[in-house]
Amino acid sequence: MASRAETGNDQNTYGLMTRPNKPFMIGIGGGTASGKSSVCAKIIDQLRYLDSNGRQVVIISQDAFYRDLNEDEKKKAIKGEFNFDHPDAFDYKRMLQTMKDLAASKPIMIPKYNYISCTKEENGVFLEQPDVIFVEGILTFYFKEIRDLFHMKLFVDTDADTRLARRVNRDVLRGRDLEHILNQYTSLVKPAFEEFCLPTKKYADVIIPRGADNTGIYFCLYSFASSSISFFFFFLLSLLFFSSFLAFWL
Ligand SMILES: [N-]=[N+]=N[C@@H]1[C@H](O)[C@@H](CO)O[C@H]1n1ccc(=O)[nH]c1=O
Repeated sequence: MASRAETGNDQNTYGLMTRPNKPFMIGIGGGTASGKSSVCAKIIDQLRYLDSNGRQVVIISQDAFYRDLNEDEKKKAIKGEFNFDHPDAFDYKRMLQTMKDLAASKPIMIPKYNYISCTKEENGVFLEQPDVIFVEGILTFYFKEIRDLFHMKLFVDTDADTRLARRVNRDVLRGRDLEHILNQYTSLVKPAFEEFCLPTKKYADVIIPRGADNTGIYFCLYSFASSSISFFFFFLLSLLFFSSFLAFWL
């Protein structure tokens, strides 16, 4: 794959193989435990295989931008009574500024969220000019100024019962008891999904039913790629041929 064109003029070549020295930003939305992280990982894994230039591809979780809680909110959070699925739970301004810095190829530190203590660790992940950035979260597309920064928006559309089953398994591993998990889901998570997350599906360029279990994801992206050429879709197009080639030979 050709490396980025270093052109003498102030315009980069916008063909398949080159693009401005700005990251390609992809938003992944969807309900809790819908498979957002798995879809990102699956695409990144394939991209890593295809990209001989070793471009840096990173995943950022919107959870890294949960705002700091006061003492009362922390007590509610420990009891499963704080609504982490409401837009107000996020530090919107910090997330927007971080996204703008990323879009401008500025090096930034992404905090790391601790689900046990419900706090952020500032010394998280340092990113320096990644080429492709996935941002995944339940409300990735809720805030317009953030939504407008994405070059591509995917929504992972997984059945609520499947998501609940996954979430129970995941939260038990985070040390929560079943009653806490189910009460929180029915009273906070499910209503917030229907009020704040599900309506953002209309902003998606590609809707992925069943998340990472959906092997046809590349076919959906292939049909989208045929209408808008960019180096990222070129990869997915190659991925489609590569996977069908494998399917033929295996
Ligand atoms: N509770 N709750 N729901 C949110 C949301 O559904 C999901 C977002 O990734 O993470 C969950 N979440 C967030 C912070 C936290 O400390 N614990 C937690 O379970």
